[in-house]
Amino acid sequence: MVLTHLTRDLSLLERFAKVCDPSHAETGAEPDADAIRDLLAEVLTSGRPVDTTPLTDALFQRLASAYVHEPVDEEFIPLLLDQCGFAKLAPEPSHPPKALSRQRDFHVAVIGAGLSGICAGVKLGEAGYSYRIYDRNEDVGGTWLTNVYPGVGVDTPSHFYSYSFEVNPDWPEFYSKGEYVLDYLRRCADGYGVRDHVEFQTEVLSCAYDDASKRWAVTVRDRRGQERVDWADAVITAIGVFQGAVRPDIPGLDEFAGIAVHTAEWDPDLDLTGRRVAMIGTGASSMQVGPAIVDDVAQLTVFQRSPSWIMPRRKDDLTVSEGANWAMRHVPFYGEWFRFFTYWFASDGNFVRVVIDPEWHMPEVSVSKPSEDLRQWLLAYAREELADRPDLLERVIPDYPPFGKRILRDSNWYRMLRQDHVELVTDAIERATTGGLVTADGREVPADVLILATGYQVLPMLGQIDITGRNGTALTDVWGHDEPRAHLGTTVPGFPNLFVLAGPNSAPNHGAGVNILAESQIHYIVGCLDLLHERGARVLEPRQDVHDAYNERVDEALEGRVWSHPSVRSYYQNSSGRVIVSCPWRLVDYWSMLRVPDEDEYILS
Ligand SMILES: Cc1cc2nc3c(=O)[nH]c(=O)nc-3n(C[C@H](O)[C@H](O)[C@H](O)COP(=O)(O)OP(=O)(O)OC[C@H]3O[C@@H](n4cnc5c(N)ncnc54)[C@H](O)[C@@H]3O)c2cc1C
Repeated sequence: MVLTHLTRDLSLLERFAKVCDPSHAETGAEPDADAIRDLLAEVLTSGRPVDTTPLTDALFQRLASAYVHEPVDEEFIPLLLDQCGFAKLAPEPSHPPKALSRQRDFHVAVIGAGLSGICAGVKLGEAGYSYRIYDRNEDVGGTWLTNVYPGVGVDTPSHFYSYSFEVNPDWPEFYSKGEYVLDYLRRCADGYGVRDHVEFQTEVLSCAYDDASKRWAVTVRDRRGQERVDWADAVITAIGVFQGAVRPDIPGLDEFAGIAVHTAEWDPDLDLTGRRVAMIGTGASSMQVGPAIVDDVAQLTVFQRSPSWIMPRRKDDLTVSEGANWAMRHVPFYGEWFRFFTYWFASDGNFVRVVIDPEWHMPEVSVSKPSEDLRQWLLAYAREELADRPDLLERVIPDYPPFGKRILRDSNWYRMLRQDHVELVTDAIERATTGGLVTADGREVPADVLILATGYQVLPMLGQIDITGRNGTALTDVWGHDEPRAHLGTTVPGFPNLFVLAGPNSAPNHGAGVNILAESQIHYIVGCLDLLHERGARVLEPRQDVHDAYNERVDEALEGRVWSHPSVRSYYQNSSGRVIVSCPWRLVDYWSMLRVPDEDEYILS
């Protein structure tokens, strides 16, 4: 792709078609690969000028389709150019600063300095807005600062899970560990000057809209424990979806005499060597911790309530080779093209697997033919990995369709379960004792350490922050305990200039990562702020009828998605079972909705 991109010689696509054809993956298109390398080296070192002007949409589409060996439809092109890093190479920034001096007087409060809050800072700064970010932690990074359990890392491929405006050439693994994500976020916060805008160890307690001044009073408690009120013209909440550890409700847990640690509160000094460890939970964190500690511990007993679907490992070694890293750093567009490839196979291609086919003949286990094909593929992998352990196999197969809950990436989970000193227990835990756990059938499992891999609090979506809008209406009165609703997942009627990142029904649970969500929503928010300035207004809020109609569409679409399947209970749902986290549309649809705010949908004043 790079060679064709730089030379614009389309005959190369025909000549080297084999390298992109998956049917040649095994037999190898190595001779072609060598020839391409030689040609590219020639092009890059000959001293002749190469063509680095932006590709036309048509040319990009042609190259992209050749690369992934399937048609890339026209509707995806703007998203791909934006999200795969090509947009930053365009001469015009996406939001060129306009009327800078007026925007500087307009101050935005951002709550949270994780992946989303840093992105908000970068984009607000670029657009010329004044902003301050508050974070109760002592550093940037959010999730990736606080989660330090063994094996912590991404499930979304690293070469996509990053900002499109800062494509990272240095990922050590295709699914990198948390510390590298944190390093990357720190570098971005420093490189884009965001850190200077962050007030650390400062918790936002409340945000109250003042009708008279059309501003927000943001009450914070700073690092010295002092409360004060800061004023802002707009508030962006970037507090993430996960709001802290959920501890299991096990009678007697407090009496356990050993160490009980939640994965979200891990002590890096905890030494598990030779210990008997009981781990509760088999979700995303457990699946990372277990294989990371299994070789150190004397005994590992895993308590499972419900199993997860597991995506096969593509290969044992997922380290990025030195050569590939060199190419990412030095070869123009290599990183961008690789990001495109990574995104393509981890995003909307999955959507067909979450859509319920009402005619499907085996709705208890899958939701459509593509869903069943996926289920069979995942089953085949489990059978292969556990061929000699039918006892385990029958207990690790979920009874809900794939994608009902997050599909987890295999970091050697099945291989871990097969080990002699590992036991999978599916009986319910009845209570804890000073020395371990007792199951419902009265069996006592002794343990020195309990690992609580029991997940995170997702609700209420705006955490503990007390938010009041126009006329003193509390957000909790509108949303109740767990009924969050927003227009396009970000704006709420009655709460002018309040923007919720990762808000209701906006998570892309069929693919890609939170990074695309954050970037898309922030792009939209900056568009809203620009609209205010263009119209000489101070605040905007969505029309109630527009908000309601949007939410009706959300509900209608969700009825046809796997997350609403009767067999699924997940953190995507609220206490009444309504899906409140997942976005019911393809990424390309949601991304497109967020490109330009529609003035008719808002009340400006
Ligand atoms: C172990 C783990 C693995 C994950 N892997 C993936 C993955 O592979 N792909 C993916 O897409 N997502 C993944 N996620 C989800 C992940 O949380 C998001 O991708 C992303 O990091 C969220 O960033 P954020 O900035 O929105 O929220 P967070 O990272 O949660 O940051 C929120 C910040 O807000 C601050 N804050 C909250 N309330 C207040 C307050 N009242 N006052 C001041 N500060 C406040 C917090 O201190 C925190 O720093 C994973 C999550 C976990 C826990």
